[in-house]
Amino acid sequence: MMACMSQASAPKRVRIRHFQAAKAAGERITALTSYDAMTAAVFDEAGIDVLLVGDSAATTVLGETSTLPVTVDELIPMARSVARGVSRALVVADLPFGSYERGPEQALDTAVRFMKEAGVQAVKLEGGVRSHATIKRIVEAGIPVMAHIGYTPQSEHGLGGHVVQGRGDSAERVRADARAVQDAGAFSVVLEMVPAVLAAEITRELAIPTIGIGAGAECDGQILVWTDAMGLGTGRVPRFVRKYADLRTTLLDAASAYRDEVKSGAFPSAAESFEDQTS
Ligand SMILES: Nc1nc(=O)c2c([nH]1)NC[C@@H]1CN(c3ccc(C(=O)N[C@@H](CCC(=O)O)C(=O)O)cc3)CN21
Ligand SMILES: CC(C)C(=O)C(=O)O
Ligand SMILES: [Mg+2]
Repeated sequence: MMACMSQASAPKRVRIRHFQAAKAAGERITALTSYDAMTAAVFDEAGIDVLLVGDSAATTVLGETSTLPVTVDELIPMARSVARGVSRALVVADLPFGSYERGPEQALDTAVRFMKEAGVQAVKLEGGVRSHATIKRIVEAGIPVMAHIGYTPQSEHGLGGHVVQGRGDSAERVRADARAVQDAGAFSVVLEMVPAVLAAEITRELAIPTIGIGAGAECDGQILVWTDAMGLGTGRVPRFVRKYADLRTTLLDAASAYRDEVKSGAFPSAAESFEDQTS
């Protein structure tokens, strides 16, 4: 978002007003997921604008097969780690499945927990028209909300799998969801797995920035799950992912080398050991 801005106007901390400014200036917003202080510090230094503590932690960190099992109590310590790890990026926490669907009051309680206990700057939740009152309630309490429409992974079973949303006649539904979250006061909206042409139209139609994942090149920003983008996944990655590194191979080679050197006695050397007397 700020790479092509002058140093003077580049923000010390990314804030939601910078999102509107970035959209107005046509500057792309960059986002990655993060689940710990180590990666958060690296992505922050790289100038990534937004770090999302996604409920994708379920599949990436916790080894589950979907996002459904992760709980608020599991996600809060990760979100706190990410918030501690950054000095510039805006940290957003996903509200996990089951922690907001009962209604605006349950959702606000959960959002407040993330603000108080994790120290994030915003929360994200899934759903458009169906989440309108919930988004409105949280925003009215002074908590910025990032919306998430199109393919919403917490509804995987209701949607019948990882299916592109908004093809053909269902485009109007996604458009209505986009208008609903903007009207409810969301400061930005994730568009997941929608046709590129539809995502471009929604991006032009909305005043708030769109952050795409599998939604083509014309969104106002892009987000990826960091372990997918950097090759630390185990299984298949979705086709919208581009691989920017092969960390799995890097780590495998390093762990194998360490193992071999311990087995052979090459590690540790004298320099990596202590003498009896200090000199
Ligand atoms: N590691 C990870 N990356 C993600 O992008 C991600 C998660 N986890 N968890 C939450 C959701 C689930 N998402 C997914 C998961 C799988 C596909 C997938 O397999 N897509 C197929 C097409 C659909 C199909 O044939 O099943 C593809 O080839 O892209 C897509 C999105 C996106 N989100
Ligand atoms: C993929 C992004 C948008 C997400 O919701 C997550 O990582 O949980
Ligand atoms: Mg999520």
